[in-house]
Amino acid sequence: MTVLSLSGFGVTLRGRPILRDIAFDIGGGELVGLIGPNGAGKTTLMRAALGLIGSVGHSSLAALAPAQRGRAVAWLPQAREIAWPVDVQTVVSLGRMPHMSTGQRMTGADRDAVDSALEQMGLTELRQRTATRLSGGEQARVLIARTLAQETPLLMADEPIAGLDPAHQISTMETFAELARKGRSVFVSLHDLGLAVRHCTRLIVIDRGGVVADGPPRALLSPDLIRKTFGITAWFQDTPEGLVFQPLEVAT
Ligand SMILES: Nc1ncnc2c1ncn2[C@@H]1O[C@H](COP(=O)(O)OP(=O)(O)OP(=O)(O)O)[C@@H](O)[C@H]1O
Repeated sequence: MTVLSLSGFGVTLRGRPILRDIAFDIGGGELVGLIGPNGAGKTTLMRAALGLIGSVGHSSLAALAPAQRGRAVAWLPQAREIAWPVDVQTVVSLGRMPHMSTGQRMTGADRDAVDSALEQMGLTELRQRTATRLSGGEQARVLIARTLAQETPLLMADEPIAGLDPAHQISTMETFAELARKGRSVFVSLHDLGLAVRHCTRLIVIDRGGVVADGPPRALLSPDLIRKTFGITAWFQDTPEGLVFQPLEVAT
């Protein structure tokens, strides 16, 4: 099952071409990391694919009516501020809205989805705390939990692990990997190449508005690609613990 299909896709902002000739499909069971340097176009790609900003070409998600889109994709934007002083479980419950009709109360299935999302993000003990009084990293986990509660075929998140401590970065990537193993799909932009390489089933590398590489991390990583795209040298090796990637120096 294809959960996102882009073809001939491009974005121009204020007369400047930002993305061009983007074409790829994301299928069921994939954990796809979108990587690339600052300004490459990662956020623009995700927002345009969702239909939040204008584009040319085809995006299967942008083509959906808003109500359908809310059941097709859960979106975690880069901005993480929670504006409402309500408890954590109420924020996470908002993820169920696309599944409810106006005025409808939460069903047992909705409550189960919320409980499961809270548990997956280690928030069960914080569920009655006021969300705005949590730390930045805790608030980020609440918003990830809200997207999990939405139980959509695709979860799309812009730098979801930025600002999380190492344990929560790893457990969040493991949660995404587990979703993918169960057949759902996750599309995340990441700056931590070590975690991207370790957990993603596939990486899409963008640079200056175009896709420069797309494939499984093992097949795709090369010193040349890392140097050309990110301007760094790195050490990477297949180990009994999996693929390990360590950035080393800024390339000269
Ligand atoms: N509203 C806008 N108007 C004009 N240019 C924009 C606008 N938003 C983004 N851009 C430009 O589009 C390019 C891509 O930005 P984008 O935020 O998509 O990059 P990114 O890969 O997500 O970067 P980062 O890793 O820094 O978050 C940048 O050159 C940016 O300056």
